[in-house]
Amino acid sequence: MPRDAQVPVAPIEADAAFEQLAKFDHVVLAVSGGPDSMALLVLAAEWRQRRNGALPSLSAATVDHRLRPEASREAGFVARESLRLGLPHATLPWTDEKPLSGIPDAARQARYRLLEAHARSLAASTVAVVTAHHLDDQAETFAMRLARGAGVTGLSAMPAERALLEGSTVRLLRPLLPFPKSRLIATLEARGVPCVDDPTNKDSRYERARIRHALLPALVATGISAAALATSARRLGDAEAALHYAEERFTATLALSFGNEVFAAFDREAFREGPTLLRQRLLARLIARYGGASERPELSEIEDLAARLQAEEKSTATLGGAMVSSGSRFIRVWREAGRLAQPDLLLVPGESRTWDRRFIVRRVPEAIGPVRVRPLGQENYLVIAGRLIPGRRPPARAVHALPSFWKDDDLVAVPSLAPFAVASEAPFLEAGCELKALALSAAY
Ligand SMILES: Nc1ncnc2c1ncn2[C@@H]1O[C@H](COP(=O)(O)OP(=O)(O)OP(=O)(O)O)[C@@H](O)[C@H]1O
Repeated sequence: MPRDAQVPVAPIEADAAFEQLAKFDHVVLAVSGGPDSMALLVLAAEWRQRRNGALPSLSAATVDHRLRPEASREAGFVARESLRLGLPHATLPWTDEKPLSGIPDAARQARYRLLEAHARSLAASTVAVVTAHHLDDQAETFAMRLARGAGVTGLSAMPAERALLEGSTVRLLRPLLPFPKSRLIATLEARGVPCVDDPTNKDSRYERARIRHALLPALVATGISAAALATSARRLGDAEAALHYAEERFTATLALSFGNEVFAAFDREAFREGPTLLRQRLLARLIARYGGASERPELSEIEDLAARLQAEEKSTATLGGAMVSSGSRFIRVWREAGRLAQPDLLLVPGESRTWDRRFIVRRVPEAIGPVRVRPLGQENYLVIAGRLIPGRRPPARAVHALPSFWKDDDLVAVPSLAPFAVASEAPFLEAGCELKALALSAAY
């Protein structure tokens, strides 16, 4: 039922939800300055006060995405409010070049990366980042995913706790998930705490804003409440956990090997024996991992590919920037060559950048002079292929899109090929060039 404007909404008082933060040494509050995260800031500060100096220590951080001119002023506002509440504050700027499309997604990924790096820099042994996601966020996400016909993964609830990034020791916590936004606003009002208004929240070009202002009110008017949507999302979260469990066991039957981020290979027959949904999930995961910055495929395309691999003995297909090649024994997946949006990148000493959304490439600060990073390409591979261990070479087409490091016209490193190289036949590794694979996942 729509909320009766006459019925006062109760502010949140001392809440048990914050007790889940007590197991950490340090907690970073992610605060944009909007009403939700300002409510998080005051509630967490009050909770800490009640603990009389017991751990965790708390601080706040604001990501300045450098997308709106007011953002740095807003970060300053959060810094002042944090100080007033006795909490240290850091502003984390997103300095990378901005993509032409998919800004909200890219901004979210950058935000989580920056928060993670900041949390790790704090030298606490257990550290968590806390966001102000609430019950209406949960319902909005569910409605957004319903609108695109999402599967179980997409419809599952945001969990109250998870790793901030896949494989990270920094945890992400969301203690405000049980509360509707109206109670967060009432909390601020009751304490007279100001907040900033984020214009992107009202901008109807952004999908979430459209759901918030059009679809959700329409659902609520027909009797489908935000709380009911959030409950379904929670139950689908349990289904997702069960599928994840099944998927791990299925994957263990496939003799899946990752060729050091060059390619993945798995047993075709074992794959064909698996249930449809698990076959689709595995393909989606591998395509996300190897497809780099290419556009993510539709779920229907993953479904079609899984069906094709089931029906045909030998086939090759490209999807989402990945090449999927099925032979009689193995199915292999690698990055499709010629798909990189930013093929040539200059790295000066001390600089690290994202490469093809799959890797972080870095020139160490002590290195002398800049390097260029570009895809290895077919011709350059032919020049160095002889230095790889015979019989262990990856499929030739799988290496063309790998990042290679160059000093002027000299190829100085292809770190991904080092494990395949004859040791005496360097240089696949150059001390000043570093490569780290990013953990990528696909949620449909
Ligand atoms: N600029 C920012 N700086 C610090 N924290 C932020 C910033 N923007 C958002 N957050 C944190 O993330 C939470 C969710 O924000 P928002 O709903 O805008 O995210 P989103 O882009 O919809 O992505 P998602 O909800 O999937 O994380 C906020 O409540 C806040 O805790």
